[in-house]
Amino acid sequence: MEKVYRAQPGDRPLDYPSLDVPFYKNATHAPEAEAAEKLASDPVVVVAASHIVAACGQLAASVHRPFFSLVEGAKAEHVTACLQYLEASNTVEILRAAGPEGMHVDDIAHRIGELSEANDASARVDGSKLSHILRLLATYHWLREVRPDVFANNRLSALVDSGKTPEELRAAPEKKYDGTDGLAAFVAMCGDEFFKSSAYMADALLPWTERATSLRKLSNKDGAGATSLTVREPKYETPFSFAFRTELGYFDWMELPENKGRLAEFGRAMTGARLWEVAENVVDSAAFPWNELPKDSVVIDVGGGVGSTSVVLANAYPHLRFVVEDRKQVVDIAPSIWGSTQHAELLASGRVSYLAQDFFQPQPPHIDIAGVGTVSFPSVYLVRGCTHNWPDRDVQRMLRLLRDSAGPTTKLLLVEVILPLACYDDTELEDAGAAPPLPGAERTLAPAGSPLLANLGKAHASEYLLDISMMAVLNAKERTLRELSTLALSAGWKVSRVTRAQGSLWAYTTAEPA
Ligand SMILES: C[S@@+](CC[C@H](N)C(=O)[O-])C[C@H]1O[C@@H](n2cnc3c(N)ncnc32)[C@H](O)[C@@H]1O
Repeated sequence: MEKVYRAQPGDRPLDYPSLDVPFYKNATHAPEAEAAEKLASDPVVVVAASHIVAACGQLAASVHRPFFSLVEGAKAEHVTACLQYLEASNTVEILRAAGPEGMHVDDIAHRIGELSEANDASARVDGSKLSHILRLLATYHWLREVRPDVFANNRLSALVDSGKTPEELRAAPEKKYDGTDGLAAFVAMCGDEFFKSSAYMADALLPWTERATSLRKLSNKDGAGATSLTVREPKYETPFSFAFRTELGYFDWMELPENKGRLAEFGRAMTGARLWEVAENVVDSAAFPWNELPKDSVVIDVGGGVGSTSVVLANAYPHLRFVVEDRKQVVDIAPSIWGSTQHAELLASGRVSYLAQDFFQPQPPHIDIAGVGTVSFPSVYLVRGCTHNWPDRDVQRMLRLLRDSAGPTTKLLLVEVILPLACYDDTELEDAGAAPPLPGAERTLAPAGSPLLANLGKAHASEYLLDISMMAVLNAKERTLRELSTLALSAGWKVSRVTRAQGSLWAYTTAEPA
């Protein structure tokens, strides 16, 4: 990292951004601060950083007194809860306005009450409690305690900043997430649906245990308002349904009128989730040899949302045609998302078009492409971010329907996290249809001869956390390469190649008709 930073031209050597200094996304920064932040995404820096994080995590686990590690793990929920509080109370925006000197907890508490919608006695915040919440966060480097009971933002808390001023938040609290990068909404969503669902994981997955049984009885009484034990026991199939006392799936539940705010927040939070893997990475010809596809080849972007991936690809590869398929309510509004200027030529020429198509229904028998004519099957089915949020049986159905309408040369490109094992992977995938060695499949992410965990442990913890979120809320999962290959094979697709973007667990997995 030092080599990369020192190699930059300029009078003074650049330094890696300091943890103590907030980098607000919508602020104007000194050119050096801008350059230093940008360099943090340099591939060499990213790889070095992941080795450092993996090593620090492993060292902490090695030398910390095991009982303290146990308490930290068993009580980790408090970090989530305090982060949720930090966001919900608008403390980050209040501290941004206070500047680097920070603000005393009593003043922060007063400001929180002032910004509240209620703005009456019910919105009074107890500064003596607030100081403890902020101190836990400061202990985890989420803030700084600059003097006793005086707190200031740092590089991490600045991530949760909505960019709105306290005055804007007071005037229009419902607009907090509008026009933001979605990270504040992401924290709000994680602290609510995901956090609460996770709390019920053991109860939902081990339903015969005494605690789970007694909980179901309690929730039966509460939920149905009945006291008789003859009332039907509710069918809670996921930790989420247990937590929210609903038999609806997550997305159906979100459509309830009382969840209007949550649904809007979800949309914003998904913008934040973009930081896991930007759509632009798909352009790399190492991810998929787009440049080798013949002119006017058709790519179907299955569950393509508003077409964020297709427009990036269409701009990079003008010889290709893209059809974005999604639910009717999404494709109906998709073109308007881009306004009248963004990607206007792509949409007007039909190089990118939209089709309302349920991915659990058969594909249309042929595709009409403006200026090209009727095509019986596409060159590529691109499926990005659409398998990790469905259980195996649904993904199998989705991929089988694509296989049924694929031609002999059609490729399937799955863009999803592929979870490495936490040990050296010495398995082969022949039984999952892939002849060894599968191009691009790695056995470890750790540098040769290093004692680090094969998946770089803490460096990639965020994707393993996402995996359990999928399980808790949607009965779904992030998959290992073996799981994804086996699932694809069960739907008639044979995995032939896999690549990763550097420093990311997102993978580009190509499969061909088996
Ligand atoms: C996580 S998003 C991924 C969007 C896009 N592929 C991307 O990478 O940004 C999942 C997409 O699946 C779509 N979807 C959900 N159920 C669907 C269905 N039954 N048929 C078609 N699309 C569906 C959603 O509307 C959403 O756009």
